[in-house]
Amino acid sequence: MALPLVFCHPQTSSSFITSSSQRRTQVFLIRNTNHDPLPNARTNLQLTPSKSNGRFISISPPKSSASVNGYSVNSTISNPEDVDFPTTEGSEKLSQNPRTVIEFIKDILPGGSWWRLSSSDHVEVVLTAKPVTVVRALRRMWDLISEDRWVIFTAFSSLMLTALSQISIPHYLTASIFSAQSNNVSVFSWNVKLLILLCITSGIGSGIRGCCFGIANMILVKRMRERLYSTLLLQDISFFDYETVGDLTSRLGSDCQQVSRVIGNDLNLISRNLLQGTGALIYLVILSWPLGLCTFAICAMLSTIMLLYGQYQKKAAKLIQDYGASANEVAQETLSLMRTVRVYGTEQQELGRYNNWLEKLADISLRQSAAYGLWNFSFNTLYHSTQVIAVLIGGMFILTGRITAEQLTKFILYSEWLIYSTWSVGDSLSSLMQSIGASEKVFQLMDLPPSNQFISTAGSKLQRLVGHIEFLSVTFSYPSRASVPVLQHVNFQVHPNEVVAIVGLSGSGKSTLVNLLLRLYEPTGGQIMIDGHPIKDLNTKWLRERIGYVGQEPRLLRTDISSNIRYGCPRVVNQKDVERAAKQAYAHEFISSLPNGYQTLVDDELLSGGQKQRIAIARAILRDPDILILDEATSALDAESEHNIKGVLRAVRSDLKTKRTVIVIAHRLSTIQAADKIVVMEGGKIVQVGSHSELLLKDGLYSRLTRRQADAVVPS
Ligand SMILES: Nc1ncnc2c1ncn2[C@@H]1O[C@H](COP(=O)(O)OP(=O)(O)OP(=O)(O)O)[C@@H](O)[C@H]1O
Repeated sequence: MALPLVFCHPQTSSSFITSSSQRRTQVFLIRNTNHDPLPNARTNLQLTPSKSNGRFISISPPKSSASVNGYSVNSTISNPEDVDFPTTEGSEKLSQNPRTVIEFIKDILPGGSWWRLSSSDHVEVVLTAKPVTVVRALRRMWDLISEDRWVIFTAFSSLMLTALSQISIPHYLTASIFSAQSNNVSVFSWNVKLLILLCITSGIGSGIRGCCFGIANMILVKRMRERLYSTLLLQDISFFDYETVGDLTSRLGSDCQQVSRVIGNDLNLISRNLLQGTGALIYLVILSWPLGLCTFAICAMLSTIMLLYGQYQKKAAKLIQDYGASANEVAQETLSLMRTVRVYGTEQQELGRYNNWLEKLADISLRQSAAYGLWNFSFNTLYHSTQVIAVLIGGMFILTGRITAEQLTKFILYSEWLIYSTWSVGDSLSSLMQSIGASEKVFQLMDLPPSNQFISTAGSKLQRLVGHIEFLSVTFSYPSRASVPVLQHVNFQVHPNEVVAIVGLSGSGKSTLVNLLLRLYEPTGGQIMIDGHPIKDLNTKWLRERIGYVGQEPRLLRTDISSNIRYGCPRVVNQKDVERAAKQAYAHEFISSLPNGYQTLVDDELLSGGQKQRIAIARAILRDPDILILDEATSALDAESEHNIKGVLRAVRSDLKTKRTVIVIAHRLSTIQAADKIVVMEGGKIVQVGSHSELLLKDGLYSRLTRRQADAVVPS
C-alpha cells in the first residue's frame, strides 16, 4: 500500500506527510536528522507504512534500505557526480573543452538544467498527494476572513468603481482633444465634465479600495497567526522533538505576513487589472477587430510566458522560504547558545553554518533574478511590438480611410492599457504564487490535529488525589526513536506520602519515568496507575493541577518574580502565599535582597541556576500539589541543587500538613539518604529497590555509585 504523501521539506530538516485516508488528517513528520549535505546527490525515498501507531516518523537520508519507526525506507542515491548546475569546477573546464562550452550554453538557455529548482543536496521525497493549489489556498483564506466579509465586499465594490472609471478616462481624454480640435464646444464641455467626474470617482474609489484591502490584510494575518499559534500550542510534546523553534517562528512571522499579501496586494491588483484589461480588449475589438485580434494574440503570448514564470516563481519562493527558515534556525540556535559559542571559539564555524544557507538562498535568488530578467525582456519586446503593429496596420487603415486618427489614438492608448494590465496581472500572479508557496506549510501546520489529550475533555476527576502511584510493566520508546527502548518493563510502587528517590547513571531513563507520569508521552506498553485508576482514564488537566514539578534546568518567564512563582497556579493565591512558598523553597532571602524584591523583573539570564531552581521549587510548592516531583540538576549546580532539594525534603518530612507524595530524581546520592525508598535504574530497567541502608548492604549498582561519589569527594 502506498503512503499518501502530501508535502515534505527535507532541506529544512522537517517535512510533513498527510494521510487523507483518515477522517481527521493524520500528519506525520519526517525529519532529516542528518544535517550533512549530500552534494549534488538526489535521493528518492519510498515509504510504505507498516505497523505504526506513532504520529511521527523520523528518517535520516539513508545510504541503503532501512526501517525507521515502523516505515520501511528504500533509497537510491544517484551518482553524486550527477551534477544539476554548472559548478566553478565546470567553468574551469570550459576553456579546455569546446564540448563543455556547448553543454554549458545549453544548460543556461531557457529550459536548460541550470534553471532547475531542486534542493540538490537533500532527500527528495516522492509526492503523491495534492499540494496546496491557488483555489484551495484562497478557500482557506476565505474561511479565515469570511466573518468580516463586509470589508471584502466593500473593497471589491470600490475596486470595480475605480477600474471602470479609470478605463473610461482615455476615451474621454481623446474625445475632448479631438472635439476641441474640431471646434465642437458643446461636445468638448460635456467630455471635460465627464472626465472630471471620472477622475473624482476613481480617486475616491482608490482610497476606499486601498483602505479596505489593508484592513482585510490585517485581519487575515492576525487570524492566521492566532490559528497557527493555537494549533502549535496544542501539539503533543513529541511534535516539538522534531520541529525547531526557528522554523516555527519563521512560519508564524514571515510566512504568515507573506501569505497575507494575497488579499491585500495580489488579488487586489489582479482583479483590478483583469477588469480593466477585459474592458480595454472589448473596446479594441469594437474599434477595429483586426487590430484588436493582433493585440490580443500578443497578450496571449505574454500570458503564457507569465504563467510559466509564475510557476517558476512559486517553486523558487518555496525553496527561499525553506532555506530562509533554516538560516533562521541556525541563527536562533547560535545566538541562544552565544556563551557556549564564545567559550569554544566557534564563531567562524557558526558563521560558516549560517553562510551555507545564505549561499543556497543566493543560489536560488540568482536563478530567480535571471528568470525575472528573461521575463522583462519578453515583456518589453512584446509591448513595443504592439505599438509597431498598431502604427503599421492602423496607419494603413487611416490611409485607406477605414479608421480615423481619433480612433487610432484611442486604439494605441487602449492597447497600451491592455498590455499594462496583462503585465500587471502576470506580475501579481507571480507574487500570488510566491504567497501560495509560503502558505503551503502554514496551512499544513494549521491542519495538524490537536493532541488527543486536548481532544478528549473526558477522563475522570477523583474526589481527591491520595498519591498512590504504580508503574506496571511500563515500556517506552520516544516516537522520534521508536526502535530504541528507553524503558523496559518497569515495575514499582510509590505509596501515598512516601518520598521515593530514583537514581541511576545518566541516560538510564529517570526523567523519562517522570515524563510519563506527567503524561507528556504515553507508554508504549504496560500502564501507570494513580490511586488504582489507569492514568489514561484520568482527566489530564485535573491530574497536572495536582502535580508540582521542578525540572532539571528550570526556565523563567520574562516577568517579575512574583508572577513567575504564581505561573500556572490553579488556585487563587495572594502575595502572602507566594512569600510562604518562597520561604519553603529557601528563595525568600535572596528575593528580598533584590532591589525590587518580588517585583524584580527577571528572565532566564539574570539569575543563577540555583536561584532559578529555588523559584521553580516555590512555584511547585505554591500549587500545594499532592504529588511533588523534583528532578535534580545534573550540572555543576549540584551542590546548590542538593541544598535546595534537601531543604524541601526536610520541610515535607517535618510538616505533617504539607505531607505529600514526593518523587526525587537524584544525582547526588547524599541528597536522598533519608528517602523512604530508592529505585535504582540502569539501561531503562529497575535493577534495585530498597532504603539507603538496605541497598548499601547489597553489592549492587547503588553501593557502587555511592562508593564512586565518596571517592570523588575524599582526596586521595
Ligand atoms: N525527547 C527525546 N527524544 C528521544 N530520545 C530521548 C528524548 N529524551 C530522552 N531521550 C533518550 O532517552 C534516554 C533516557 O533519557 P532520560 O532523560 O530519561 O535519562 P536520565 O536517566 O533522566 O538522564 P539524566 O540523568 O542525564 O537526566 C536517553 O538515551 C536519551 O537520549
